[in-house]
Amino acid sequence: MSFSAARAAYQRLYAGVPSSQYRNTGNIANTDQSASNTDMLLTHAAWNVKHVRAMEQPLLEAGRPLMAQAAHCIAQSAVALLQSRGIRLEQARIIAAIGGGNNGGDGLFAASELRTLGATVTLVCTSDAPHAQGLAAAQQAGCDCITLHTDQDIAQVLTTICDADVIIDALAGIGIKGSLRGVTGNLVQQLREAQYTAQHFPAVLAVDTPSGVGVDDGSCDGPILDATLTVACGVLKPCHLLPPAAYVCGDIIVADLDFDLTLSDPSVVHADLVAHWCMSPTRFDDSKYSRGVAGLVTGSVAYLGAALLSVRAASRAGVGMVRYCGPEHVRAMLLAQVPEAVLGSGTASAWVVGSGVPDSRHSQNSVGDEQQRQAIATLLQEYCALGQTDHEAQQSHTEQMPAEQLPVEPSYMAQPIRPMVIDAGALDLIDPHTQQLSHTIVTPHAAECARLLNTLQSQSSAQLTQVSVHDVLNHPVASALQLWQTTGATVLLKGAHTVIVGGPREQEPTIIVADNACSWMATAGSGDVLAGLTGAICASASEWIARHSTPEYRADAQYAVDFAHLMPILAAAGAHWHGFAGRLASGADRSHGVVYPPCNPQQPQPALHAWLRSTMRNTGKPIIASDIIERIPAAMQAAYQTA
Ligand SMILES: NC(=O)C1=CN([C@@H]2O[C@H](COP(=O)(O)OP(=O)(O)OC[C@H]3O[C@@H](n4cnc5c(N)ncnc54)[C@H](O)[C@@H]3O)[C@@H](O)[C@H]2O)[C@@H](O)CC1
Ligand SMILES: Nc1ncnc2c1ncn2[C@@H]1O[C@H](COP(=O)(O)OP(=O)(O)O)[C@@H](O)[C@H]1O
Repeated sequence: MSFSAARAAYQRLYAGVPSSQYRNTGNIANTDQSASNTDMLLTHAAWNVKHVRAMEQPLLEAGRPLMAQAAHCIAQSAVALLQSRGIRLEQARIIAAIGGGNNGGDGLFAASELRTLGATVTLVCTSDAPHAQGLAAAQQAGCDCITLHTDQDIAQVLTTICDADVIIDALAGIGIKGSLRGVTGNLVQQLREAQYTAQHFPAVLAVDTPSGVGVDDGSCDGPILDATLTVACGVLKPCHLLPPAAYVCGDIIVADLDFDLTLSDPSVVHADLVAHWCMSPTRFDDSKYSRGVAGLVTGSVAYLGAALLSVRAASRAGVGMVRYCGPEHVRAMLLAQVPEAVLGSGTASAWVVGSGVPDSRHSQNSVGDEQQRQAIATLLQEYCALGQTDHEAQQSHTEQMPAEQLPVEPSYMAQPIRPMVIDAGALDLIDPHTQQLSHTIVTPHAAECARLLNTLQSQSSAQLTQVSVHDVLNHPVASALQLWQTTGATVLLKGAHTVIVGGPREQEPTIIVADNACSWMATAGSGDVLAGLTGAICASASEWIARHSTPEYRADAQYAVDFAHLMPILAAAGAHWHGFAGRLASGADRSHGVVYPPCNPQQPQPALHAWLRSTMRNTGKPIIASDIIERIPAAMQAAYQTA
């Protein structure tokens, strides 16, 4: 990802204001510090395989015993895992499943250490030529060794493996090509069946990655064992953060091998690392306009609740004003519930469109609903006209709707850039031919993403293969990247882990994962809340930047590029605080994928087993979308305090 470019852009956009002028002095001053903080990066950023190899190289050339250090962390983690389950080392039965590469080497040295500490360790090798020194060390320590060649061999050891306390999965790591094949694939396939059906199945400790995951894209296309714990060697890889692979990593410990993290930008980052960048500070001399106005064209006669939810969420998220445009009937209801909302067309610092507006398939041809769709279509066209220098093009775009019916005052569409969140029923109004959406965030769930990709591609090119919901769920990053490429919009692909892809199309994409939601948040209206919240974050940021950047900078092409870099960060903040607010409302702990502080091979972590013991996590209580809204202020307050 263009992490450095995004950070530089953020700094330029937020530059130039003396800290004495705003109250929350933390956020800008701490940005560099928190981003360069090694532990924060080790637990919140991931690097592609080619970057990992480049980081390993200088250390290997300097003679650093990386494999021995990684193996020590793996062995210590296995000890902690056993302790957390109340199993004494001398009684522990460990299976080390060993492949033919260095990943197997890590597993063999870890097996050797565990055997020396007193555990019973059996090596199950799927290669005739496992790491030679590792094998020698493990056998010398007293590990038994079985090599598998055929399905019959697998059948003979299956019960022994399933009866063990821990399986160390060291079959393949970052050197994997495709999904698991041959005897390795068959072994994992059979173990996976047992993992899903047997009453007892061992805890699984994955070495570096659960064998079989797509390391760089987080795909899970073949057989893979669900890990209880994954020890990532050196740094996190994208598969540790990206769905669906992140769902099979269990909890994660990074074995800190002293990689130089400055050698390359991370490929994927966690939303926690960047969300606080765009917390616009409050100023003592703020007015309701300077804090940002969120404009919403949401809800419809058919889906009235979405208007209420999106407006209520936006008005809880720190803006100075919320403006609502929509059918008469909806406005009346809204006013009764949110008297703070201002009704009717006017100016806004950012727009949210489409939540609860029927798409073309569900539109009942009610006058109000059609008006909503037309207003959004016009707003989108206005946006595109922004990117054009030709005044006539701008004129022709606004001709479609009488000015008094436009939700936005046309003059206000001029610079500075105003971001827009395009949700639900507005997604099918996007026209990839005419629209430059680099300052918008589209927020599809998997089904909407598949539909949108199919529509946009059928309109634009020779692409013929239909994308299914299943395709998007299995390859969310690839799908989001495709949507970003096609539209130029920042893509916020909703799910248990929400994936954000964005940034200027000519550059490396910025890829961010927000994973702090809890599954109680999969509830009707939750997405409307997210849209309102994200729009409000955009409004505050946009107003702050507009007020603190010079007119010369705003007229500069660099400003538009910088803003495009900021869009995925704004989207990440929305998803991150949405998840946080939902978890506060539910009381749920993070269910899985907790990344623990890095494990330094020189100083093994005594507290690790205590953390692991907390696998009995609070699953929280059921919530409704309104509960998320109530906790938005608390989530934002916590974020301000820790920034
Ligand atoms: N270079 C080093 O000294 C370090 C290496 N480390 C470990 O080394 C690993 C990378 O090692 P390698 O590059 O040797 O690669 P791996 O060991 O990850 O993978 C290569 C092995 O997997 C098999 N394999 C590949 N694709 C397969 C498929 N689709 N189905 C079945 N088998 C398949 C290959 O035949 C080979 O045996 C890392 O993941 C990490 O565990 C870490 O310990 C850090 C230090
Ligand atoms: N299993 C899950 N765990 C956590 N969050 C989830 C899960 N499934 C969905 N979500 C979140 O819930 C929200 C649902 O949005 P959406 O499907 O648009 O709902 P609606 O249209 O009813 O408002 C999204 O923010 C999504 O990321």
